[in-house]
Amino acid sequence: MAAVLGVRGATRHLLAALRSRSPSLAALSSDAQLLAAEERKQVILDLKAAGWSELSERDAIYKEFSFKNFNQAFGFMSRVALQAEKMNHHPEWLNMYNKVQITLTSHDSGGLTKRDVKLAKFIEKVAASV
Ligand SMILES: C[C@H](O)[C@H](O)[C@H]1CNC2=NC(N)=NC(=O)C2=N1
Repeated sequence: MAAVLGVRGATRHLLAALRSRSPSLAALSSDAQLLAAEERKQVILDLKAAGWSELSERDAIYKEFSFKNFNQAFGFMSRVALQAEKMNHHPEWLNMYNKVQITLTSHDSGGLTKRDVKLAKFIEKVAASV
């Protein structure tokens, strides 16, 4: 297995297996840890200032992006998709013509983590450059 996956792949596989048995092991990687109260307060303030909101029904953040047309929206999504794949951290999203609605949360950890914050910051950078 390790030979096929490589060391990182094997580690990820092992962590995923552990996590599925015990949610308390969900935070074995530091940026997969749920955000602690103080850090979270500041992060949420910054994200809200950038137009993100907290979902009431679960621990996730949400923002709708509007572009000039479908081409720009899809170009934006392509760039975000490549980064998401690199990070192995994927958005929940919906595209309608020139609009892209994005929800970020860390499914493995059951809530908001640094990974969501990193991806949100990247998304902001891309949106600003479209
Ligand atoms: C098995 C795979 O590595 C995991 O399911 C990854 C993939 N992408 C992910 N994306 C997000 N947003 N949260 C996750 O917990 C997550 N986990």
